[in-house]
Amino acid sequence: MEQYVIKGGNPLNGEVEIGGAKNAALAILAAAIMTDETVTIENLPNVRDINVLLQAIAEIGAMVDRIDAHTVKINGSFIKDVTVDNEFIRRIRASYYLIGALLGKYKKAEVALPGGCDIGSRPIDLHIKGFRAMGADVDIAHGLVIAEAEKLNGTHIYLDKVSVGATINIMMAASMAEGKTVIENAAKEPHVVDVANFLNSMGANIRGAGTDVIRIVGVEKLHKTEYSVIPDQIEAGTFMFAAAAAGGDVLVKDVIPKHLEATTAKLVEAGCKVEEFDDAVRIISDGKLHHTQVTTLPYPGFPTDMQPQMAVILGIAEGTSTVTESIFENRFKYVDELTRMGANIKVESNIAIINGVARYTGARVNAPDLRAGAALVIAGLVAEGITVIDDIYFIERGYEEFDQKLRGIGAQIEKVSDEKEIQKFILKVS
Ligand SMILES: CC(=O)N[C@H]1[C@@H](OP(=O)(O)OP(=O)(O)OC[C@H]2O[C@@H](n3ccc(=O)[nH]c3=O)[C@H](O)[C@@H]2O)O[C@H](CO)[C@@H](O)[C@@H]1O
Ligand SMILES: C=C(OP(=O)(O)O)C(=O)O
Repeated sequence: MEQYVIKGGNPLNGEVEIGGAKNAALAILAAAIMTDETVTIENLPNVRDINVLLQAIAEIGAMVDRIDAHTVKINGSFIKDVTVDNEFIRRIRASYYLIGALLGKYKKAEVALPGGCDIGSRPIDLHIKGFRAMGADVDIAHGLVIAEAEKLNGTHIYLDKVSVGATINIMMAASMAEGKTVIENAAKEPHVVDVANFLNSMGANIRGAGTDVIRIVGVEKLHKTEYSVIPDQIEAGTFMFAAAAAGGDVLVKDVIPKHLEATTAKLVEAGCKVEEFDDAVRIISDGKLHHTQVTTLPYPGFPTDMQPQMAVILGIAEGTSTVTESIFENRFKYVDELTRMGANIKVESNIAIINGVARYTGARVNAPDLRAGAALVIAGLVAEGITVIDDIYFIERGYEEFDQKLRGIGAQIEKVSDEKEIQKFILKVS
């Protein structure tokens, strides 16, 4: 098992390049199997979830040709099996996109119930409601979602809750249904738009992605395309928050600043300076942060995937802040770990009440999930002394070369795999 070991206290300065969005790329990879022609996808993040999904796609027979770390060619014409199940696929969330993709193309899918971060109960009832409304029989048995239809019909679907996964999944299946599907109360996240753009580049007919109402006219066939995934707004936001907490001056490159507006707004409220360029944002912080209030909401609101990182910076801001989590009921699991580092946070229902402390102190902590793990890294970067973070495989689900990118802007962080290496790092930095 690997750990990150961090010596806190260095300001962050310099430039960091952001990769492709994990949550867009996962859906795009699944959608790529919907044509029998070869699809080329660029700007893939080289992270664990992507590799798990690519392996599952290869296992059902598709050609998966990894051109380099960030480019893949996929050809779905060789698929001979619509059953997707292995021990790794069960642990990721985005496996559910293979239901929409296979059902749309082959009218049949048997896919392991999805996993993902343990941040709440995470049902997929809205996905199932959508597939059923299109005429599919959907059953859950032996840990698999089994969906089948003689044909899929366009339909009108109202999502009771704004769901990124259900919006994208229904959009995929509807792309190859007969007739027109309307999704109301659709999610508007940038990755919903990116997946719609990708499907349209394969010949789908999707209008309205990025608004509350998406209209899809099904087509018989999709064709080859070459597509580049949008930048990862959550990776970008994480580096912005790291710079805010540690202090310094960091240019976060290869981003779409519009996607970062909610994050930027909160950083400015907390006392940082943020400059926007065409495809970069510069964050300047003296490390002296103010209290504020944050509520997570669907896009364009403040992203739930940035909530733990936000709480970490408010933990060392002057005064009392509140963070309200309105999407997932169990996304404060990092609070106990942060408390070990000196934070003063009380969680009441879905609200964290944060009394800012003067400093964090290094400790040995566990990454409870992906974003919480990244948030604990930020805490380690500003803490006095040494922080060791266990279970970093969660972090590696979604951040490519996190330690290397942080070192590039001045952090003292290393990935280690045993106690000896931890001691070696401590000797080196003391
Ligand atoms: C792989 C991926 O892209 N994961 C992202 C995706 O997760 P995911 O697709 O799981 O999140 P959703 O947007 O679907 O979930 C939003 C809310 O709707 C609820 N819900 C969802 C579906 C459903 O059928 N029934 C239901 O009740 C969920 O429990 C949650 O309370 O969007 C989340 C919200 O931006 C992000 O935190 C995750 O990083
Ligand atoms: C929660 C996340 O991922 P997943 O939905 O795959 O668990 C995330 O990306 O922050």
